[in-house]
Amino acid sequence: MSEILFDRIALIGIGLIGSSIARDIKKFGLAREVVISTRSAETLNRAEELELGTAYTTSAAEAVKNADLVIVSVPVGASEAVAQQIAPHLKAGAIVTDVGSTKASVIAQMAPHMPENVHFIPGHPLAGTEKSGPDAGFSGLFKGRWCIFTPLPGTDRAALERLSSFWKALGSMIDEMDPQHHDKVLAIVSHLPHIIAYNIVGTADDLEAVTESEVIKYSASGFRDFTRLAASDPTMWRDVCLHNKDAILEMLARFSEDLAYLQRAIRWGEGDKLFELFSRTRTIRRSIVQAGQDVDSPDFGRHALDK
Ligand SMILES: NC(=O)C1=CN([C@@H]2O[C@H](COP(=O)(O)OP(=O)(O)OC[C@H]3O[C@@H](n4cnc5c(N)ncnc54)[C@H](O)[C@@H]3O)[C@@H](O)[C@H]2O)C=CC1
Ligand SMILES: O=C(O)C(=O)Cc1ccc(O)cc1
Repeated sequence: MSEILFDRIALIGIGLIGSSIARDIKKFGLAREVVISTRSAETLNRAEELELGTAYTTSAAEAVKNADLVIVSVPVGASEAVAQQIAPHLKAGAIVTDVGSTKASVIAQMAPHMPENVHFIPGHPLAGTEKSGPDAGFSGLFKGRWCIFTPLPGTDRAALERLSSFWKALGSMIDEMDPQHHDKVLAIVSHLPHIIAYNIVGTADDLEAVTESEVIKYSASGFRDFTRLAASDPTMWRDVCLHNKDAILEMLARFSEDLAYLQRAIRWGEGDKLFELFSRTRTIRRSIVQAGQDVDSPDFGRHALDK
């Protein structure tokens, strides 16, 4: 089934995503050595306690020496600092990838530092939770989920194939996109939902004083879903907002226009408009469920596993 795909893998950053990758590498035996590096000694110690790798260092430069695959899993705002640290120490022919939620900014931060003799292939697994840190990761996170690559022009196809094989071994489905397109699509399907969640939970929190805790006491499942997203890591989401600024502002402008339309329809009692919109959005949910992309469904990820 699984086989060794890389002799040595370096994982830079060992939070939710890095540690989930580490757990799958170990489970499926995809590498002989896994060197783990992260900034804080405390997190590194925890990674060692969890036996996520075979070697541990707080030096990213040290970690990438002799690595055939380097996976950078840090908040997107830290990409340039990491690229600067690792660049002089990368092995010729190594594949360097990342998992960042935004792509144009990560490319702008990392590509200029990458030596010509390495393959830099930006990536983004569309899988995660609201939790963070090495304890939050788990094996199987990427199963049945998309991993999007945004390769630079002239990327070596063989290197891309090797990286695809790695993500497929984790159960992911692969897609390729232009980085700007990626950032627009993700702005609407991922970044805006998080921003809306942070906002609505913030509004409710402000109301708490008025309602004397009734917001929490009576929170129905709709509000609870928002609180899960709004519990996501503040550093990560600050960086996403700052590093996908244009696409997010564009989507927020459209969102505000549509909200004004809804507001107007409610004010003027235009039930037909409300009914038309609510019917249209209902079909979107149904098509997601039908496409087997509903994470709540027992069949979720089945098609990828069958491969
Ligand atoms: N959390 C999620 O659901 C998903 C996150 N991503 C992306 O994956 C990346 C990592 O996210 P998570 O694993 O969730 O975060 P996390 O907070 O769980 O882990 C981040 C890791 O990066 C390290 N780190 C933080 N700042 C650093 C710096 N300046 N230099 C070096 N290392 C640093 C931390 O010590 C930690 O090991 C982010 O770019 C995020 O956008 C992608 C898909 C899903
Ligand atoms: O927790 C959730 O619902 C998520 O949406 C997780 C997530 C967060 C950021 C990404 O770039 C991809 C996935």
